[in-house]
Amino acid sequence: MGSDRNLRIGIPSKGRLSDIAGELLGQAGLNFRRQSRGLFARVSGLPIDIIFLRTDDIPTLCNEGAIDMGITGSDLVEESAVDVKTRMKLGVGRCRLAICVPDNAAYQSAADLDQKRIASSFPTITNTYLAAHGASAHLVSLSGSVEVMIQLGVADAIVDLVETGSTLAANRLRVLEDIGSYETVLIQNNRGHDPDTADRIVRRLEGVVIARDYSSLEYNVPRSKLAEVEQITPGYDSPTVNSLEDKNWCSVRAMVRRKDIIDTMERLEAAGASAIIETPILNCRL
Ligand SMILES: Nc1ncnc2c1ncn2[C@@H]1O[C@H](COP(=O)(O)OP(=O)(O)OP(=O)(O)O)[C@@H](O)[C@H]1O
Ligand SMILES: O=P(O)(O)OC[C@H]1O[C@H](OP(=O)(O)OP(=O)(O)O)[C@H](O)[C@@H]1O
Ligand SMILES: [Mg+2]
Repeated sequence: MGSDRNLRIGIPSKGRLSDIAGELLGQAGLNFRRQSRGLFARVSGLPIDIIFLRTDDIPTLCNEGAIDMGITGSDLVEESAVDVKTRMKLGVGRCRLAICVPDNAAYQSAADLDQKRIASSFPTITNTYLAAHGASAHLVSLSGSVEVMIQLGVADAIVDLVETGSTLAANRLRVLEDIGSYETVLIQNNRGHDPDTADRIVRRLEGVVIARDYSSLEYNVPRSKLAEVEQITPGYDSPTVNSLEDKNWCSVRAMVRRKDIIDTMERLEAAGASAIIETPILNCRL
């Protein structure tokens, strides 16, 4: 490997992405133990150190070279406006960023917010969006509890993350416009420290992330119906077809997106398949 130090991966030390990141790395075979309040952990059997950091500092620290890779929100990567690569989307922590106004306010679009006050933890993204939509606003930059700012008289509108929408409802706000959709990502800087180990982590995480999204579906079907059911389960690349003792029948195995499983099983049954079995996939290499 020829590297003078271990590869450093920064992950959130607390907050909602902290457990998510630790779990993903654990499933990818990166075993480490965080001492209570420790900010650093060594990965057993691999030239990797895990550094526990504030989620919103991870893009900057990755760009600065303090860490080589990091797990954080793509919203925070965009907000920090640094030049790091997104190596992969991790399929978790999905949320959107939206301009929100009081339920009963008459605003119809972002342009109506020209010269208004907007509270947000995302001033850069907000300003860029408003400029592209013909508005210029006074930004009040805060690090949390943004939804209460209208009630406090600090702002006319807010820009904040929305997931379920329950915080908006509790504060009698509505979405005026969506700015973008975001999720948890693995980032890497352009310095190229230990690229082999970095690529190995990406491959391992890909195996885990794809496995979380897919199930394996196995079923028997008359050979005469094979072409039809292959349309229903085209698989990740293509389905695996095996012969059965009864030459008129075959057994098919294919990967199916978990969210489509029930619907797919119903369609297969209607097309003549039987013994349809779903099996979860823990990890995979494709
Ligand atoms: N409902 C949500 N609200 C906020 N962030 C979310 C949500 N769902 C996913 N995320 C992602 O989590 C990131 C916030 O992570 P962070 O580690 O700061 O967690 P937190 O629980 O918000 O911590 P804090 O208590 O410091 O606000 C966001 O930048 C976003 O990428
Ligand atoms: O649409 P929802 O499911 O309600 O989620 C969105 C809310 O969750 C986050 O706040 P967080 O809990 O991180 O508190 P904070 O404002 O202190 O960061 C975010 O800033 C929104 O307020
Ligand atoms: Mg938060």
